[in-house]
Formats: sequence, structure tokens, C-alpha cells
Amino acid sequence: MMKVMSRIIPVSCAIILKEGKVLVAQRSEKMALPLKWEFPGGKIESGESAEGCLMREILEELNITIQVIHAFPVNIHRFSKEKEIELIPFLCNYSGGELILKEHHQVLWLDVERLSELDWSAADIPIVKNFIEWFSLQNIHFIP
Ligand SMILES: Nc1nc2c([nH]c(=O)n2[C@@H]2O[C@H](COP(=O)(O)OP(=O)(O)OP(=O)(O)O)[C@@H](O)[C@H]2O)c(=O)[nH]1
Repeated sequence: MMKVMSRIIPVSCAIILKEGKVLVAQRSEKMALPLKWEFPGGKIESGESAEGCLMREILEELNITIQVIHAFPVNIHRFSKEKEIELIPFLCNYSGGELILKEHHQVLWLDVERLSELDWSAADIPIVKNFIEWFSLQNIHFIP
């Protein structure tokens, strides 16, 4: 019998900061994982860098431009035998443009302290946790 091998799908996602708030996006009813929350982004196309993919996806999905600051640890998540993704998160700054939703149900600029209240895609949970930890350490440096 032939064994069906699942290929890990690389997906870039953006943790976009603006004035201390983070852009979070709720997937539409028609998308995979309907109404789950995610960091906007998408599948990396062949010949594309993870950062290049992210800038393209964010412009396509949300009509805004971003500046990629740095990469956070990736999370490999297996949804099923057929679907496994490598989620590659990047910290980004909002750079310009008016937010126009092309795919998502809704987006919010949320305080970091409220990120854990959302119903995240399972693949995002360790990424959200990492980011919250990282963010709280950053704040320590700003204490005079
Ligand atoms: N962009 C993004 N995708 C995520 C996140 N978390 C997560 O599980 N994903 C999954 O990674 C894939 C991203 O692909 P996409 O957003 O370009 O694809 P899509 O809706 O067309 O997905 P589909 O082709 O599986 O239906 C989706 O299957 C999505 O469910 C996240 O934080 N950001």
C-alpha cells in the first residue's frame, strides 16, 4: 500500500506593532479554520523568502506596508495526517497605508495583555506565548 506523506507547508505570519498595540486578524467563515484568530500572513511561494512572502501577503490581504524587524522561533504544528504547517513569525512595524480587509472577518489592534483572550489557531498558541514573554522582557528595559 502506498503511504501518503504530508509535506510541511511553510507559512509566514506578522506580529505587527503600532503604538504599542498588535494587529490580530480573525479568519473568515469561508477560510480554513473559520473564525479562528491568527497573525496575518500566508503560505510561502516557491522562490520567495519568508520576509518577502510576508510583505506581499500583508499588502494583498490588508493593503498596508510593514517593516520586518526580526524573526521569532518557528512552530511546527500538525493539524491532521494531511495538514502540517511550519509557522514562521516575524515582529514587524506598521509602516503605511490604510487598512482595508480583503479576506478576514475582522481585525483588531489589541493590547499585548489581551492577546491570550482570543480563540487562536492551535498553531499560534506557542507563538503568542513566546511573544508575550518577549514583550514583557522588553518593557523592563524601558524602566528609567
Ligand atoms: N497566515 C496565517 N496562517 C495561519 C496562522 N495560523 C495557522 O494555523 N495558519 C494556517 O496556515 C495556513 C496559511 O495559509 P493561507 O492563509 O495562505 O491559506 P488559506 O486560507 O488559503 O488556507 P487553505 O489553503 O489551507 O484553505 C492556513 O491553513 C492557516 O489555517 C497564522 O497565524 N497566520
